[in-house]
Amino acid sequence: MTKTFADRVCEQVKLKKSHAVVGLDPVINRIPSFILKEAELQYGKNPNGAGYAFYEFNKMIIDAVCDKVAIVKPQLAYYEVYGAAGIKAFWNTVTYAQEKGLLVIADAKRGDIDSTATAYATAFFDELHNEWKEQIRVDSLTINPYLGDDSLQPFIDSATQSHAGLFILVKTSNPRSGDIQELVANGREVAEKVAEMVNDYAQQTLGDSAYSPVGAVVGATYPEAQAKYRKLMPNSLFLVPGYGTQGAKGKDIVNAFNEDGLGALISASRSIIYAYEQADEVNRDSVMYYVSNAVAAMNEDINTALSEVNNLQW
Ligand SMILES: O=c1ccn([C@@H]2O[C@H](COP(=O)(O)O)[C@@H](O)[C@H]2O)c(=O)[nH]1
Repeated sequence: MTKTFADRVCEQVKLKKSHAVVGLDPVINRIPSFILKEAELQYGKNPNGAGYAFYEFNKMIIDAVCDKVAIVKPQLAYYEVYGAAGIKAFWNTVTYAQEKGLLVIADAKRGDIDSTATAYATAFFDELHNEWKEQIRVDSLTINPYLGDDSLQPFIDSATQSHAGLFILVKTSNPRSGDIQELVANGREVAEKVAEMVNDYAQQTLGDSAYSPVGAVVGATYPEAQAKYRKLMPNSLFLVPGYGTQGAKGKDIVNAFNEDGLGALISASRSIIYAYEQADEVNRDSVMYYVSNAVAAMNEDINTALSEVNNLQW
């Protein structure tokens, strides 16, 4: 029987002893200069050169982290900057990461009316039912719930059929996330209403697993909110961005976990992929060394914080 996304996550998290997700958010002026030189030589300073540079950089990051983490999370926006060449770099990165045994969360924050939501779900998940489409898919996708239940259902149907996962935005990590998410309507916050919807979807899709394919985004920068949302969505995996550059540390994310020591995937992008900028000399070896050390330190920080709270030994 095909394993669900949640089962694959739990299995890989235990195997790698890591709750970390490495965000692949490439920005052209932060790519190592030896990669940029090669890109310019081969393609010139143009979108094809940028796409080449992104893919070469991502492969290096993936090689550095694939033994230490279970999941990577490319953020589509960074790739869309370079049009078709950027999108090609995104999908090539997805394939490379999956070949290296990693699960891929596409951070695309999609959401639209049901017909368009179906097209989005087909783009990211469905590799079998459209022979015009390339046979490639991500393992999970972030979703914006602002359009309501009928906009979410196509994603839930497609993810369930494809054994993929979803992370629906509940409480985001940014400073002004409360502007809308904490508005009170009918006696509760908007984000609490979304959490209730996520939990309903989770209960409907639970199967034999303790965790549903329908998860939630809950920011690392709001430790108290994590505790509240953990109670509201006990069977959902949380994607927890905001670790590292946005300020959160290991001690700030422990509330996002369940008592089984699972349930939260802590995401960091810039603090990991640009760790190589500390190197005196930048080459493939030093990029690999600094990035690999940064992710090992993140694992250690999270696992230590968890062991102090619930005495879980990894
Ligand atoms: O609430 C959210 C949802 C998504 N993100 C995304 O995560 C990364 C964070 O990057 P860092 O460099 O680790 O700060 C980025 O892709 C965001 O779009 C988030 O930060 N908060």
